[in-house]
Amino acid sequence: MKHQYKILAINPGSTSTKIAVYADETCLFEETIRHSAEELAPFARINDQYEFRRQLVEKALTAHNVKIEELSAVVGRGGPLKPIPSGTYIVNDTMCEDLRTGVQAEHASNLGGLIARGIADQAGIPAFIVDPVSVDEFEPLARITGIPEIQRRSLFHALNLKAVAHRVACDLGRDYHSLNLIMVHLGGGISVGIQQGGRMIDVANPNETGPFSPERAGAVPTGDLVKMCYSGKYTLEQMKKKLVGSGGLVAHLGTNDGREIERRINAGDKYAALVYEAMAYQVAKEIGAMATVVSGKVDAIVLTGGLAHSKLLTGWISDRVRFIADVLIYPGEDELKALVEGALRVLRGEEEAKIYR
Ligand SMILES: Nc1ncnc2c1ncn2[C@@H]1O[C@H](COP(=O)(O)OP(=O)(O)O)[C@@H](O)[C@H]1O
Ligand SMILES: CCCC(=O)OP(=O)(O)O
Repeated sequence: MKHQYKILAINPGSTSTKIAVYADETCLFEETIRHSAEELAPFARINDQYEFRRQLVEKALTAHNVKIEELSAVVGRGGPLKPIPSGTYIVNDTMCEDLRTGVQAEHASNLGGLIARGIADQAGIPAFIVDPVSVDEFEPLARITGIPEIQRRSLFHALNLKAVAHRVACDLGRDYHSLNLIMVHLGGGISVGIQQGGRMIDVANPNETGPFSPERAGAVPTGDLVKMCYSGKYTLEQMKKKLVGSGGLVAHLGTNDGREIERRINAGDKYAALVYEAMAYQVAKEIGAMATVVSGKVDAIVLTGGLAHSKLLTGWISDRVRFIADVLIYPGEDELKALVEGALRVLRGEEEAKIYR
């Protein structure tokens, strides 16, 4: 009989900590532990929430009758670490230090690796992270901009896009490393990237460029942006919020919810229809740009993330890009499952765990 692995996966977000325990690919339970603003208020820094969240995770394990000693490994979502290649990484001391200090940014996901290590150490089992947002597999060509002091950066929805790319390879019966895939995560932020031979060699960072999205501005005309910055009307924090958090659909329509926007469109709201289609138009244009990176040799265009549930949006995008390659739709995202799959690849010896330096 095949060996069975029991894995705890932890995905901390700004207002919740999602956890799941899997026996191989089977989910034994999944739970979202919510944290109210009052609960989090006493913590000055995200890192200060470590003990509070770890205890809640352990309490949830006890409530589901799972003992830490039964686990084979613990896997957490990795935060914005240093730029690193895709893969499953052992949470070592160097990584813990960078997660604690927030080497690229402070983000709740930095707690994922720390809590995983804290729990794993109690049972002497490995702690992993899988494909953090700072996965960087860019070719040198992709980094250059017209301002030498500014480089294009690889930040994207790596966990979901890499997991979905593995599923696509499996569904197509192809070797993962043999495919050229345009990968698109349609969520609160939108990542559009080109994966060649298993490496995401170029990607539009959802926080800085590419299409606008439910909560983010995407690429905007730089001259007007600079004028706005120096207009004296906005603080640095306000400008940052316009780009990430309050940009895109939120700025135009006051909501980040695709379903709400489709209700308005169905009720005859013409402006909502124009803005929603403009988002699809910009996604399609970015897909076209990514096709040029591999001289048009694209095996498939893959749409995933919450907004890939929308037939309206995926229809608009597909109409414009299916001349490039078949469009495959994998709606939603399942980051807990993606974490478990990454840990399983290492535990089963299909992939070697990487060391963060
Ligand atoms: N059936 C649906 N139709 C249209 N939009 C949807 C649907 N389901 C989810 N969404 C939208 O997907 C977005 C969230 O996607 P998700 O991948 O969960 O985001 P994130 O990357 O931020 O975790 C939201 O705009 C949500 O309204
Ligand atoms: C920074 C790239 C990944 C990203 O935007 O993640 P979230 O949508 O979860 O903030």
